[in-house]
Amino acid sequence: MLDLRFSDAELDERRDHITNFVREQVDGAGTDGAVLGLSGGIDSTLVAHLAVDALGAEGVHGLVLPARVSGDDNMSDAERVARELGMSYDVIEIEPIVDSLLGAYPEAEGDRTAVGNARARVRAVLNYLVANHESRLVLGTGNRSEAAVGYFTKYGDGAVDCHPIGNLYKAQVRQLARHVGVPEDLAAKPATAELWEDQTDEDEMGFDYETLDTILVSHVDGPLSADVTAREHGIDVETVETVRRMYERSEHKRRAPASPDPLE
Ligand SMILES: Nc1ncnc2c1ncn2[C@@H]1O[C@H](COP(=O)(O)OP(=O)(O)OC[C@H]2O[C@@H]([n+]3cccc(C(=O)O)c3)[C@H](O)[C@@H]2O)[C@@H](O)[C@H]1O
Ligand SMILES: Nc1ncnc2c1ncn2[C@@H]1O[C@H](COP(=O)(O)OP(=O)(O)OP(=O)(O)O)[C@@H](O)[C@H]1O
Ligand SMILES: [Mg+2]
Repeated sequence: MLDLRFSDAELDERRDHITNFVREQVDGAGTDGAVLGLSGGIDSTLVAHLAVDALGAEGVHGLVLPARVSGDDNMSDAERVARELGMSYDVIEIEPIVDSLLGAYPEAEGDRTAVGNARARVRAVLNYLVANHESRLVLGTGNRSEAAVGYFTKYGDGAVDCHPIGNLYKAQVRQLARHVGVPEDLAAKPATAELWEDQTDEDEMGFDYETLDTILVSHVDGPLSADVTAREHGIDVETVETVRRMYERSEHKRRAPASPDPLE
C-alpha cells in the first residue's frame, strides 16, 4: 500500500494553504463567517479546527444535529470540539423533521438508503438556514477519497459552498488532524456516516480506506493501469475495478446537473 503521509514541512504548508482558502472564500463572498455540521467524526473536526484558525472562533458556527441513529459518544465529541475551539454551536434534534417527511411520504418508511439520505439532506437545510440568516458560507467536510467514489449524499452532505479538505485523501485527513491538535481519540475513530444503525464506511464500501486511497492515487487519479495497481500493491484486480466503476458511476455527483445541448 502507498504511504501518503506528508513531511512535516508539507503539513504546515497544507494547513496554511487550506486556512488561506477558507479566508478567501468567506471574504470573496462578502460573508461574515462560516457554518458547518459537527458529527464528532474526523472530517468535520479537522475542518472546524482549520476554519477557526482561518476565521477566529467568532467566525465559525457549528451545528450538532443528532438523529435517532447517532451515537451519544459522537454527539458529545461534536460538542466537545465546539467547546474546546471556543466556537458557538447549536444542538438541534433532526428526527422530528425526518419523521414529518415520512409522515408526508410514508412509502419510504424502512428504506434505509432513502431515509439515511433524507437525514443528510435535513442537515443541509439546517446548515443553509443558518448560513442565510447569519450571512455565512457552508463549509463542506468531504475529502477526495469519499468524493471520488461518490460516498456522500447528493445535495445532503454534498450541498456546500466549498470543500476545504476536498483535495486530501483520508490518510492525509487523519495526519493533518493530528498535526493541528485534534485529540487522538477523535483522530483514530473509525469513519461512519451514521445514516443508519451500526453503519461504518469501510463495511458499506467493502474495502478499507488504505486500499481505497492506494487505488485512487495509483489508478483513478494516477497513471497506473488496474492490473499494475493490483500487482504493485497486492490488491485484487476486482477491487481496483470496483473502485474505478464507483468513480465513473458517481460522476454526476461531482458535476452541475446536465441540460440538453443548445439547439444548433
Ligand atoms: N447518472 C446519473 N445522472 C444524474 N443523476 C443520477 C445518476 N445516477 C443517479 N442519480 C441521482 O442520484 C441519486 C443517488 O445519489 P444519492 O441520493 O446521493 O444516493 P446514494 O448514492 O445511493 O447513497 C448515498 C451513499 O453515500 C453514503 N454516504 C452518505 C452521506 C454521508 C456519508 C459519509 O461518509 O458520511 C456517506 C451513504 O451511506 C450511501 O452509500 C439517485 O436517486 C438519482 O436521483
Ligand atoms: N450528527 C451530525 N450533526 C451534524 N453534522 C453531521 C452529523 N452527521 C454528519 N454530519 C455532517 O455530515 C458530514 C459528512 O459525514 P462524514 O461521516 O463523512 O464525516 P465525519 O463524520 O466528519 O468524519 P468520518 O467520515 O470520519 O466519520 C460531517 O462531516 C458533518 O459535517
Ligand atoms: Mg462520520
